[in-house]
Amino acid sequence: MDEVFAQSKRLFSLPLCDKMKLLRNEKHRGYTPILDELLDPENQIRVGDYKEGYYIGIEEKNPGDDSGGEMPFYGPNIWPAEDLLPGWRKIMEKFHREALEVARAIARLIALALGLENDFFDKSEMLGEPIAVLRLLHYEGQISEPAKGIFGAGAHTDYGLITLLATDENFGLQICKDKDAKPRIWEYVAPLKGAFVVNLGDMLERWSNCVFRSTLHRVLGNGQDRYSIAYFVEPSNDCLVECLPTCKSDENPPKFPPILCKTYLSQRYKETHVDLDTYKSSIDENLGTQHAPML
Ligand SMILES: O=C(O)CCC(=O)C(=O)O
Ligand SMILES: [Fe+2]
Repeated sequence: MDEVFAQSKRLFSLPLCDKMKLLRNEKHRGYTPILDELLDPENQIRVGDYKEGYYIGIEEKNPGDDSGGEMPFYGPNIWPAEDLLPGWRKIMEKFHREALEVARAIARLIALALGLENDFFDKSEMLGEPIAVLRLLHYEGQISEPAKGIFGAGAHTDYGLITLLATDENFGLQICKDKDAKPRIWEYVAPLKGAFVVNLGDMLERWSNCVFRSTLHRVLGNGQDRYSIAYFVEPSNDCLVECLPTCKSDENPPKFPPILCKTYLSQRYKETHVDLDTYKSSIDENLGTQHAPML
């Protein structure tokens, strides 16, 4: 884990022009500049999150296999050149493989808790061939001001089954245990070295018909640089996320309609990320010398 944090710092320390050459692609792989993402439009006034990130998915099995729009979250990763960051790719790929095994073990516990066979989520359309995304994150030391709508990461729930989250020693992450409470009560989650915070995602809420509620969370910047590593675990593109048989009855019918994982995720990414075209003019004219556009 220390190694992944160290490599993450090396990446984010590169000049912006180098990072912009690694800008995320249509398949949601690669670099996301500050303000690229806006997670809580109701409370974030005009601007997005004060964080930069880097998405790494599972490497496609058959390079060049263009599954296009049918597989919006399947495709090649973007890797920094080996001479720029030697050993970087290898470390990230190792973490990816190991984190996926942790996620599968937790999914087995969730399955048992929901009255299912313990390998329920191991099926190929679920975590057998999942969309699993490692995201390195860096908060640059901007002080958050909730009253002014300025956040490291705005309040949100993650989209998938679960998220494994490792943070450095700096406070910043907050959760709200009761999403429906008004006003919301926010509590800090203390950093714990070597541990993952496990956030439950919206697909788990849908699958379980709200037996498990997804975790509402946000990040406040306190002026210090902060690094975190998120590992988002989602099923395959074509998995139909629908109420589990053990979570519904005549008195408790499904609260959500079934939805394909790719449809749901595409919708959520579109709602929360700047359109890629916004970067085109600034990159063409003057590669990487401009910041991400203000929303
Ligand atoms: O940086 C963190 O602690 C949280 C990041 C997060 O919630 C996310 O990327 O979805
Ligand atoms: Fe999150």
